[in-house]
Amino acid sequence: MITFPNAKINLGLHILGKRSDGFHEIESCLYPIPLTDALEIIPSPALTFSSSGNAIPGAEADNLILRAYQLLANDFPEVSPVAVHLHKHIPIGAGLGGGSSDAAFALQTLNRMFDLALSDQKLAEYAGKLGSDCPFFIRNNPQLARGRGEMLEEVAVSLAGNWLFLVHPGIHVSTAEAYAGVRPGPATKKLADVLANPASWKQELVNDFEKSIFANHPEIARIKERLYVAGAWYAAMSGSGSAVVGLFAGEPKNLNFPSDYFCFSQQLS
Ligand SMILES: C[C@](O)(CO)[C@H](O)COP(=O)(O)OP(=O)(O)OC[C@H]1O[C@@H](n2ccc(N)nc2=O)[C@H](O)[C@@H]1O
Ligand SMILES: Nc1ncnc2c1ncn2[C@@H]1O[C@H](COP(=O)(O)OP(=O)(O)OP(=O)(O)O)[C@@H](O)[C@H]1O
Repeated sequence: MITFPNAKINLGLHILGKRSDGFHEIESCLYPIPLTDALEIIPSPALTFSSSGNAIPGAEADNLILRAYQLLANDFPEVSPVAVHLHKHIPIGAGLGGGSSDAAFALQTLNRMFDLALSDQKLAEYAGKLGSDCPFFIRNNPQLARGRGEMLEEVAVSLAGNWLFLVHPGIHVSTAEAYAGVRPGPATKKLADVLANPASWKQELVNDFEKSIFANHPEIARIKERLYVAGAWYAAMSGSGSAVVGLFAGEPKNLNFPSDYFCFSQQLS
């Protein structure tokens, strides 16, 4: 079975407090975008994993897809070995949730392949064991995320018709380090209220990671400025970075970023 796990962007991200379990209490709108990996999972005599495209750092056994497989194989004897191939296209360490999406799509594929009949709720619980962003990709529609990111609520935000321009300068930001660099505090406005008024986004829809990440990497701040100069009506870093996204009413033109930057542009539907 082949699926196409997609990336997400964060529309606003408040880091409200640090918890005793080491995670942070957050509030963010997670929004799916049509930038995808390709993931093939087929029955096989033995469990195997291969990948192509962008190199994935870390040990193969730590790949979130294999960890998703192990979670279900431990609980369900009918889960037999599979061969997995991942074509990695979503930039890694970019704040786009690519690894989390691969894991959530793997859970869904295995659920179907082995007739496990797990509900979305149950799949989201498994996803929560793999990462804070992972449960979002089970429903994969615009959602407000709270808690450490696993408490989800659908939200009526649509970017349909807009052009998305995404830039990743190749700077790998570790999520744990990004959280460690932020001093948490209360939000000045309710995220749901700001989201309801796109005209206010440029002033009020804030990603709390930007301050510290921009101070350490001024190049990322310059990308955001260039997107505004090119006519974006909203631009922000996604998640813990370093990808930056701009939203445009029409097709963005004359955005000549260096050739070693990853750029992705598409009209959203
Ligand atoms: C930045 C976001 O992408 C916003 O959507 C997410 O909060 C990150 O989610 P994620 O990549 O799935 O992160 P996880 O794999 O769960 O956690 C990685 C590390 O980030 C930190 N972390 C993550 C989520 C959270 N709410 N608070 C944290 O402090 C912790 O140090 C954790 O060890
Ligand atoms: N299938 C996978 N794809 C990408 N990275 C993976 C995968 N499985 C495990 N990882 C590990 O996860 C790390 C980063 O994952 P990911 O691409 O989700 O980061 P991110 O874009 O910063 O996401 P987030 O928005 O969740 O912070 C990598 O350094 C890699 O070691």
